[in-house]
Amino acid sequence: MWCSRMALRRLQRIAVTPLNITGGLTSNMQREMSTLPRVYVTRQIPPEGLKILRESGQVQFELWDSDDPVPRQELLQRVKGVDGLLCVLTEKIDAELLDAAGPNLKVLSTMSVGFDHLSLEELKKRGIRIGYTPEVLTDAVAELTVAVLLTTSRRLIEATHEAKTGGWGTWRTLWLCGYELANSTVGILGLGRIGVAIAERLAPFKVKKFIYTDMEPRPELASAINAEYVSLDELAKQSDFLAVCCALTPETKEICNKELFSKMKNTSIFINTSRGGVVNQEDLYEALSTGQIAGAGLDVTVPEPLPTNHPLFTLKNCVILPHIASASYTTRNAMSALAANNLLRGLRGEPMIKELKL
Ligand SMILES: O=CC(=O)O
Repeated sequence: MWCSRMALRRLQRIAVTPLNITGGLTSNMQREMSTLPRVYVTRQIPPEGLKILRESGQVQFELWDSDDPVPRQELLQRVKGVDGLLCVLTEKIDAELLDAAGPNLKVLSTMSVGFDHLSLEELKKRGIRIGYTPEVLTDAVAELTVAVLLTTSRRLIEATHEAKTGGWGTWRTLWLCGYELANSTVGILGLGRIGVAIAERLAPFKVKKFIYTDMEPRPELASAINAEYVSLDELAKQSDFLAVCCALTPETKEICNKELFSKMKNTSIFINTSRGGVVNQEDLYEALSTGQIAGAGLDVTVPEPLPTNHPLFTLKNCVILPHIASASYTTRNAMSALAANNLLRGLRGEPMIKELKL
């Protein structure tokens, strides 16, 4: 092989720029590069994943070298003729984008466990394989869910605000009281790996009972946490803490609405670390502002970012985080590595490590 592996790596490094600079290459080097599958990476992903792509010697990739999303028009241009695409959850992968990419595109790898940004129907129609990143983020998401649950139920944001701004007059008997996990019933809407991991972390807080609902009972997962299958109605009625862990699909869109909130206890805490679209936010605002439920902790909203003048931000009993559930260095690097490996395997025509089967 005329072009050594080292030279190829040098070329791949050079290609890593939104400007796609390839100056200084001999024509032979350029020819060698041009036989490799072309990949577009829509964001500056954590270093592990980039290292895997660079060192593979198997792809020529171009990167949107920024921490902010690539503008849509730029993306539509850049994907033209690519064989593979590595994206994050802010990119809408729909018919328009797939048409712009054209028929070479055979592999899509998303650095996310969620896939509501992908038009599965369009991908299936075109025979494009999909990689995603479940499991590697389970621990981080479960930890954050416990953190936001306790922050909301024990009113930590309100408390630090009072302490800092002079509201801390004296010790008072019922001031800033919240709700405790001991002896409580915790409900999980959508029991998967993340729901189980949350329950495992909450059990040592002396939770009395775990209940869950899903499309159907999931006895293998439920037995690990001794959780009882109930209807959505019962979940709403019995839960002292209700954690939403389901994927956003047409079936779960706005499943948390007026009807659900109206069945919840006025001492209940609602937690969502899945997708904002599973909640009707107007109904949630109503439930929180009228005292129908005690509090809500949200890591996800519609839209993201939620405008700073959104009514939910005016409520003391609503804790809102900017979609950070998987945001630990370890997890984001693991997601990036898995996304890169899924992509490379897909391009080689091998089974991906985590492939979404359509
Ligand atoms: O929300 C995060 C993800 O889908 O990975």
